Amino acid sequence: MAVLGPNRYGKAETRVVRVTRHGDAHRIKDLTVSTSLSGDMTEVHLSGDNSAVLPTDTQKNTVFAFAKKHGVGAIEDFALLLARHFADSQPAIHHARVAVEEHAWERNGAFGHSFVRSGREVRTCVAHYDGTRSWVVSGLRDLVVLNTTNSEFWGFAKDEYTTLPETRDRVLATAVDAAWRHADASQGASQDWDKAYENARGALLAAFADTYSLSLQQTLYAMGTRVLAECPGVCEVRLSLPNKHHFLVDLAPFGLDNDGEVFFAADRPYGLIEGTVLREDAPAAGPAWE
Ligand SMILES: O=c1[nH]c(=O)c2[nH]c(=O)[nH]c2[nH]1
Repeated sequence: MAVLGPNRYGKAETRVVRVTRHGDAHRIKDLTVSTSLSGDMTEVHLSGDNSAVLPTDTQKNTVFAFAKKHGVGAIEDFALLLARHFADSQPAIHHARVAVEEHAWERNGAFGHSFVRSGREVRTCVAHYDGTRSWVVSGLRDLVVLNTTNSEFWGFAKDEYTTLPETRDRVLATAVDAAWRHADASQGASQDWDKAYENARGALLAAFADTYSLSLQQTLYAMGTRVLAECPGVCEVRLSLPNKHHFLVDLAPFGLDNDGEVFFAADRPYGLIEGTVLREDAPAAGPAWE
């Protein structure tokens, strides 16, 4: 006998660009929004009764309508607004999850209307709302960083398949994928999300740069710890760090030495170092990471 397990449904990756016009000085917010709702959804799965289902098409339309009506400030505020709307306005919806990614643009010269897609990372957030409480995880991905020295890797376990030479000086590079959980979003407190974002981003970058690294694992822990130290509202940090290997090229066949000057930047395979750093007294995560 089968039973219906956990389920949710929504519209994934609605692409919305909101232009705000102040005379000739325009502003743009470029987002990818994914909504996901859950609640009394047994009948739609078991008998095809759609009466509890707010169509995913409506969810997409709501994203566009809210961008117009409310504007788009910090992505966390936009995500919470949508999540609260869905769970508060539909009796059958008991939980809403809204994930937002923000793609950065910069001004193209002095023109108020012209933009160039920025090489910056993608800013992310996921908000949950269950009709009473809210949870917010903020983050970023594709923050690509590289240190040309101050990185070693030696003293590792070895077996009959180990060929990796020990190194006392290597390039360390990664594309940071980080997410941090806010402790107090459950109270629904309004926050300066943009300031919190810049603090966390700055902490990640500073720790990557100024940690003398004996492994990417050690750097990961330093980065997570730094975010907790600099961001009092954050209680947990999750990091996923691909080790973007840079191999010194052997130039001896060409009669050339290579004193840390020419590297082969391999794209795969790559080491993948992942970990969580959290406060000892971090409140329970609830659905925050789902
Ligand atoms: O910082 C590193 N951590 C590892 O676990 C590892 N493994 C490896 O081959 N190179 C590295 N570098």
